[in-house]
Amino acid sequence: MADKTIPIIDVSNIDNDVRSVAAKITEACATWGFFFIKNHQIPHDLIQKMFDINEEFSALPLSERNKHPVNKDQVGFKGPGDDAHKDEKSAMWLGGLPGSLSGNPGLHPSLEKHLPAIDAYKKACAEMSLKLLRCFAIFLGLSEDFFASHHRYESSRNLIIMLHYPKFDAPPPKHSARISPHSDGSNSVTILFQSAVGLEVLSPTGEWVQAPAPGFDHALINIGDVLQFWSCNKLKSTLHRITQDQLPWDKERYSVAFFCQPEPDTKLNPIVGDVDVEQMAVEDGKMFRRGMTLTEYIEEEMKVIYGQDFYDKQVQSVPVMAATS
Ligand SMILES: O=C(O)CCC(=O)C(=O)O
Ligand SMILES: [Fe+2]
Repeated sequence: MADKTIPIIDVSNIDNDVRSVAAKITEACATWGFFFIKNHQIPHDLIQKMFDINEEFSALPLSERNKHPVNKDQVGFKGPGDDAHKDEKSAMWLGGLPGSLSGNPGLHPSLEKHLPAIDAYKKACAEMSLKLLRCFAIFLGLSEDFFASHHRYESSRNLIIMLHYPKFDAPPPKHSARISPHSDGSNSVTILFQSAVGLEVLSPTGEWVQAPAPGFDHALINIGDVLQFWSCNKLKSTLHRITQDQLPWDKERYSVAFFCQPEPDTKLNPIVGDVDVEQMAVEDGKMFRRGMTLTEYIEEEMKVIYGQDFYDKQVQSVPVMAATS
């Protein structure tokens, strides 16, 4: 496998021969932590709809989008420069249990009408993720259901983030990254679609490699910190970034990321051996403790991204409700 090319894996057999797909994915997980899948099962019209919603929402004035900031339910907006790194991107977070977004204070009212499409997209991505999680379990010698049983759809607070990298009329005063180098945190699997290139991935040999943006036929998959921890580093959570060189200030870009999260009360423990927890302090001081729940980890992660006082500042968030339909 070439060191400078993100692997592409055909998953068309995933339903009838999961073991053969697991065998193909194995190397990509242990080396890159990033790979494209083709013949994924996420319908193109749903992906397109998410990009349409992203564009429509991003066209609203910033002052309007700012009225519903991100909250601890992982729902709401963060504009350019609002995170700890001052990244030149905006992000609309659509987290929570299936069916729970309606009426959340973080949800801009213009998005209410799109909730059926957003929920359908979340479900399609979750189903694909669960199939990949089966492959990972097989790779690690666990029972096929090991991860899937901790990611039951109705009980998991999966997260979609609609990202917009706006173009500017003039160089922004603080010439920050579009997205600073990071690994994905509280999730097991990320599924990404992009409107244009810009993303770079740290290769197994330590070079930044541009990820192609091959369209909706290929989904870009990467592993999150949680799964790296769980798998004792056997599945890699890899750094990625978007610099001003890759995406200059006069170019815009959209992407839609789905973050498949374990169920909130899942206890995170190394499962196939052990890890040095101190050494697992991944980027930005994100820290695992043996036995901590996913909810506890997310709380720490949100403080790292949005500041120590993130939780204290929260007025009141709606209770997270299970899907009723
Ligand atoms: O927009 C992209 O291509 C990457 C987004 C990303 O890495 C993230 O949201 O964690
Ligand atoms: Fe990321």
